[in-house]
Amino acid sequence: MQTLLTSSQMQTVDAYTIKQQSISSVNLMESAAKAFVKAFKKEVLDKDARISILCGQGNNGGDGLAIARLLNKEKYKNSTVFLINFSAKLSDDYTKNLKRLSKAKIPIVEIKEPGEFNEIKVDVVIDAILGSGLNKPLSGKYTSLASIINGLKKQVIAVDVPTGFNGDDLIPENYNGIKADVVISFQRPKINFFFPESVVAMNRFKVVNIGLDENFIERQQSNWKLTTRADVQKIIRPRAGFSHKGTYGHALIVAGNNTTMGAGLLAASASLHSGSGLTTVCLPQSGLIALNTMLPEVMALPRNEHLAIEAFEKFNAIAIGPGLGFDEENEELLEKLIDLKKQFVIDADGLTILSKREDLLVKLPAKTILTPHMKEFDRLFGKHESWWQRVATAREKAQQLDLIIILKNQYTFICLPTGDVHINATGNPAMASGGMGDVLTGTITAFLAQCYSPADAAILAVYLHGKAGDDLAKESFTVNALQLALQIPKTIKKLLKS
Ligand SMILES: NC(=O)C1=CN([C@@H]2O[C@H](COP(=O)(O)OP(=O)(O)OC[C@H]3O[C@@H](n4cnc5c(N)ncnc54)[C@H](O)[C@@H]3O)[C@@H](O)[C@H]2O)[C@@H](O)CC1
Repeated sequence: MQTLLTSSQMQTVDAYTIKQQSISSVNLMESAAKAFVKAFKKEVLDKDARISILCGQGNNGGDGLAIARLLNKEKYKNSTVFLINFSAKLSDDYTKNLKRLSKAKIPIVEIKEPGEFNEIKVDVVIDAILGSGLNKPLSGKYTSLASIINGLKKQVIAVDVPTGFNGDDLIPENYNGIKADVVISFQRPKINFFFPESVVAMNRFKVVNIGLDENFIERQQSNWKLTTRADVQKIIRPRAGFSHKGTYGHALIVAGNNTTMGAGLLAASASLHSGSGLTTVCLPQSGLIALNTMLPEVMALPRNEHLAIEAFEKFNAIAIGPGLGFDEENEELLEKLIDLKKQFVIDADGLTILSKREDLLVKLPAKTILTPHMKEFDRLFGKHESWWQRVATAREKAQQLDLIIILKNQYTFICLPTGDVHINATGNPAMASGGMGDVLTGTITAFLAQCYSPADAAILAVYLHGKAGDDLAKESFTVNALQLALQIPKTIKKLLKS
């Protein structure tokens, strides 16, 4: 896991690195500027581009000055530095870098009023005005300048964070800072980059390593974790010699209805392809032909009012919800299943039933996994005005009710009973189509059946689901749910090889 830190924690890491590695702060700034320039070269290929480097007077501005000098060395010949002198306070490393810059032949223009930037002819803006040192909302001249820059409609590349963007607190609806096309951030992404509201401040971000002390970062107290490829490689267990279908558990998917049978079939396909030794689907009689035709490996447990609860006892893990319907019969079934105290995944209509029956929420077995998207989550736990609030509630509920809540979005938040939030960054817009959630549910259930811990099953399945989509999207404009289920074993194989 990569531990994600707040801005003030990152300052502690900067200070620690400077002390422990006997590196001066100005040299750390140089290393940050070099890392930025390396990434910048991939963003701006045209060496003749007119580049305006806007530098504030703190260390973010200091980075900007060092970047200007290094870009000049890299033969970006049309750069101009704009000193945004709206305050009187200069950081030491800013002053040192201004001195170093004076030796390079780069035009330097002092801006005292935002309007002075109005007439500038520019192709690319580098935003190094304010970085992670932001300690209050933008106002006055900074807001006017941000609005002028946003109005230029040119490529904007921000250093570390866009000016005015708070990396670790609620992003206000009336955000008035700079909107960057890309943010090149140092060492770790800011926590807020993963929240949908960050779209007002950036289109995408890249993270570059600047040599901060990794061990020290990982020792910091933080509930925010980013799942990495290496984590997933550590979790996945290769198939063992002499193993057989009984080794890998028996998953049950309780899903599907006359008009939504596909949801059950997709979840079953995902369970099968994610490695459960046996998969059974509990679906209505009307789905049997489709199941037997499409998935001959999967068994059926026909669902009707005469089905005894004892029939569910032999399964290692049970998913309930995809395309199920939420009538009284299904409500009763969910209630009875909960009493079996199995390892559960509850999705889709299962979540809708829970939102009507709060009494069942508190009866869920420990570490039950819920997989809501935003609407399902708000139906369950009340309306939320922001994602920051929503994730806070998910954290609280996961701890209070001893649940694992997978809050699905472009970046999915996995909230554990420990209070930790694991953010997943795999996945892409080619996957935006129906049935994807059903596949995720099937994959989680397969890992539970294989006796992965519920937390590992959740982290692994969410990562693989997105990664399989990324693998497919390399060659396809859209990715559908069935393709995704079939891709999962290939993606696992690739991860185990590398
Ligand atoms: N050694 C370090 O600390 C390193 C810092 N780095 C850079 O330093 C940045 C942080 O630098 P600083 O801490 O100097 O802060 P900034 O350069 O982000 O901001 C400068 C000053 O602006 C003032 N300010 C805050 N909010 C304001 C507002 N709304 N309106 C007007 N003024 C405001 C604050 O007093 C702050 O100290 C990072 O984002 C990164 O770019 C990098 O060079 C890596 C190493």
